[in-house]
Amino acid sequence: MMPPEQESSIAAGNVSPNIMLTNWTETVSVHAEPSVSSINTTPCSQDRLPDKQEPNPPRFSILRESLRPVTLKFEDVAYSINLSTKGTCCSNGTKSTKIVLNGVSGIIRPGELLAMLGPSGSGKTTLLTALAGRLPGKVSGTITYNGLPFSSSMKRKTGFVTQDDVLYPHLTVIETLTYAALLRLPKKLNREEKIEQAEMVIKELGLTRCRNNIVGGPLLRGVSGGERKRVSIGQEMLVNPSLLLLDEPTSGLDSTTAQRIVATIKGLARGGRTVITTIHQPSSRLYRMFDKVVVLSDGCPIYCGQAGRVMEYFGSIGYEPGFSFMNPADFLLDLANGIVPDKKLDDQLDVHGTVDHLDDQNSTKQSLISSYKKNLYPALKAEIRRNFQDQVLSSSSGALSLRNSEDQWTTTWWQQFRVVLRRGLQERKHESFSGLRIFQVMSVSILSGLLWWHSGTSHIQDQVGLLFFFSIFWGFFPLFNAIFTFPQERPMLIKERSSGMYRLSSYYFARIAGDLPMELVLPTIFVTVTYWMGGLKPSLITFVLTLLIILFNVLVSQGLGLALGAILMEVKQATTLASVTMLVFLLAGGYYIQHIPPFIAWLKYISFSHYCYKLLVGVQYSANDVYECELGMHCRVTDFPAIKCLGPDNKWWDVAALSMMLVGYRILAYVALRMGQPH
Ligand SMILES: Nc1ncnc2c1ncn2[C@@H]1O[C@H](COP(=O)(O)OP(=O)(O)OP(=O)(O)O)[C@@H](O)[C@H]1O
Repeated sequence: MMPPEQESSIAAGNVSPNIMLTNWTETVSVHAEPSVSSINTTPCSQDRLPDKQEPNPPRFSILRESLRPVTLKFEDVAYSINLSTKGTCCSNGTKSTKIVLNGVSGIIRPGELLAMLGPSGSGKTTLLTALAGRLPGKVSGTITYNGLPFSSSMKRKTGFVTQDDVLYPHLTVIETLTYAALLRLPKKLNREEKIEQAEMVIKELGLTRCRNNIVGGPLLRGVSGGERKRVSIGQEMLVNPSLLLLDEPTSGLDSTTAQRIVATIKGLARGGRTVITTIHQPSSRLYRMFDKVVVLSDGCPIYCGQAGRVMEYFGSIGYEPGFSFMNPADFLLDLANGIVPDKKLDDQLDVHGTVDHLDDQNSTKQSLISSYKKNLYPALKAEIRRNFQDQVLSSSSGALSLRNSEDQWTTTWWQQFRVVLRRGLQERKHESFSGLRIFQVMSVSILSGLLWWHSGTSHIQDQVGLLFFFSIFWGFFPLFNAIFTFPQERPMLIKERSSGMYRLSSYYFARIAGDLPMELVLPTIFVTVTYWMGGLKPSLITFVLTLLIILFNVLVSQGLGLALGAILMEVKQATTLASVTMLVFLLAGGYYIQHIPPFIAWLKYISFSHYCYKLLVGVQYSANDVYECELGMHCRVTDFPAIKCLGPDNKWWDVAALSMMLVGYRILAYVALRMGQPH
């Protein structure tokens, strides 16, 4: 537990600048005060004795120079979205525009913690995303960072903690932070220094005791919600961001944990960072930690300024809190909802529990918005403009410019590839080589081995059926595995790309390479078992060629799965399309139906299963093989109907067609990812 004096110190907003940050920054010291035993000893669980016993944690100076103070200004920010409603039986679909943000302005300097308050749906997340330079579409108004627009250099100085923790569930806390450090820290640090940095963050965020616990997720029990949130914050802290934006970092947490999180981010601000957070319903203790607040009501600002002056301001325009010890945050939320605090909410609900005074509420909101425009906006605008001029001067002298000559990427392509591959293998080994998967493949291979037990040309119908089954099964299985790849990774991909973590191509190749072990090992087991049980011609060369063809087919179908997933980015749609595709391949493949009408006979040429089947038949039978077509009569295998309908036997054309698909589907997947993801 935190000592009472520390609790009160935090509650009073007297958080030491040294909290968590002694090792993080040397360049800026804002509101410096002597250090107290602080939240960097916050336990992972409640009792974190071992960390307290550690003498002085080593000073970590690697990123000392990377913190550059950022003054963020936004003026008249507006954003709207086009909504289209679906038509119903009685009305046609309509298109309308929803204004999400309207005329929001503010200024925040290094060392300050700004909180965005407002009811649900008031536009807090949208504003935060706009300030992080991540909002798609056109944002009107001006947003500047030290007087300059958002740039890729600024992107790397910005930490963004999303409301939902986007983390790999099977990785442990230390693995998560180490991989992030390896990916995000600059080239000039060696591997050991990067790992050391991850260890520092673990200590400073009080995660030591759960460092080896898996992070977990909705379906997998891992660390607690507060710990998971700290891991998310830690990922951003690794790069020592100058601008840190957090979306609801306390949602779903108990008040003590919430307080620790806010104290953490307050400490980060005091170390010279510019910190902005959205927050839903802060307690008065939390509220006192904020330096500035922006209050939004239906996307419009009703207050922007010092947190400690809200009561004074609203009092001056005729809105007093109902009672003297009211939590300022509750007061602000009531106002943002149009509820005048001296009226009890109960009075504003009718007997049915619905709001009776919607008009009153709307007029209160309008009055607050007008008061803001009249009383606060002119001074704010003047301050923004004044600072803008100062900043243009100082940035032209080079003092605050963020446009520096840093390389665009922190690590080389190859390093990124290796880290992402290792992380992917570690994360997916639980899924790829799970007992269930092994059981699935072993049972199907043993079953097919038994069904085709020592079948030879005397049972040509069965044997050709086995080859066709191979081509379909090893198309179907990898196709459906691959479909999930990008839709499932989408949140991670968006987050990591928009934080400049890696190049898309290194991620893409690492992701594909990460799937290969499972994609290639399982069919190898399958073909080996079937061969061993006598389902294939007893010739080693036939076995090897059969295996190679199956692996080729696996890679092609995996490519199609990746492309479908990347294009649609939605598992349900992609699996539906894949099912239809595989059904077409199954029917048009030439085994079940040999007299396909000419106008759809071309379908087989787009089917990888068709080429695979043809190649398998080609290596299984030679032109001289015969089978018993009628009692006592032998015919050439090439005249067997299911083989004859396959068409001219030119294996190199089949190999060329499969090769084109192998490359083409992967290019398609890459292009779809490139076009669909933020840069
Ligand atoms: N892409 C979108 N499509 C449809 N509506 C959107 C979109 N983006 C934002 N909105 C709408 O804009 C409004 C503001 O959303 P936003 O997420 O910024 O609110 P918020 O204040 O952060 O809410 P909460 O506190 O519940 O997270 C909401 O009404 C939301 O439904």
